Amino acid sequence: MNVIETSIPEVKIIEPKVFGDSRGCFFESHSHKNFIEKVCNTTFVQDNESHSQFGVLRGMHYQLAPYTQSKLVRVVQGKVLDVAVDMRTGSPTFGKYVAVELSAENKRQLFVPRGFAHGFLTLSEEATFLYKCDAYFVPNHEGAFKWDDPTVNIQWPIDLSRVILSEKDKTLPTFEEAIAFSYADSLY
Ligand SMILES: Cc1cn([C@H]2C[C@H](O)[C@@H](COP(=O)(O)OP(=O)(O)O[C@H]3O[C@@H](C)C(=O)[C@@H](O)[C@H]3O)O2)c(=O)[nH]c1=O
Repeated sequence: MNVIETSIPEVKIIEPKVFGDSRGCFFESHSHKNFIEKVCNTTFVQDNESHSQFGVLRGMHYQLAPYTQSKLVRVVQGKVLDVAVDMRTGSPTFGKYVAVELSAENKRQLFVPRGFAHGFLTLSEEATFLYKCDAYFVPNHEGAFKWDDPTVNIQWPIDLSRVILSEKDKTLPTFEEAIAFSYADSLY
């Protein structure tokens, strides 16, 4: 696998080595050994899957301390713009974000460390999104801020009137409010 650096050093793009032949292709979608050697020394304990239609935006989410999570995310059908936002107060990249197109075609994965909020926008007619987490989901310990927060100012690439949100994601706080609520120093 190939690890590609991003503008935020702890956020990494992972490209698997793909073996193509007359039948199709094969690749290791995850190797714990390679991952801990080349990306981050952590162990994933939960796998999640979501399906979305064009325009569905899920975000910007994280889990509160002491249940913070790193995530390894990918797309197996369709295409999304995936975004990780640095919420680590004191970090040189605090408030900055990385946005990467992930698709079934490019087979790229994004590593979203603890201390980051995560979200994605579906760019294809449908998308199937898979992700690993290194801590279990704990209900009522979810943190989030609004996808169109003006401070973070994520450049989403579609007409914003077409964005489809969950009821929960329609009424989220701003980035600044989320930082204040979330005891951000203990997010990572
Ligand atoms: C995230 C999660 C949700 N659920 C339940 C809670 C709820 O009833 C239902 C749908 O949850 P949500 O609306 O929060 O799903 P969704 O909006 O897809 O939330 C996800 O968004 C992306 C961007 C992330 O980064 C994830 O960590 C997660 O926050 O599934 C679990 O049982 N386990 C889980 O790990």
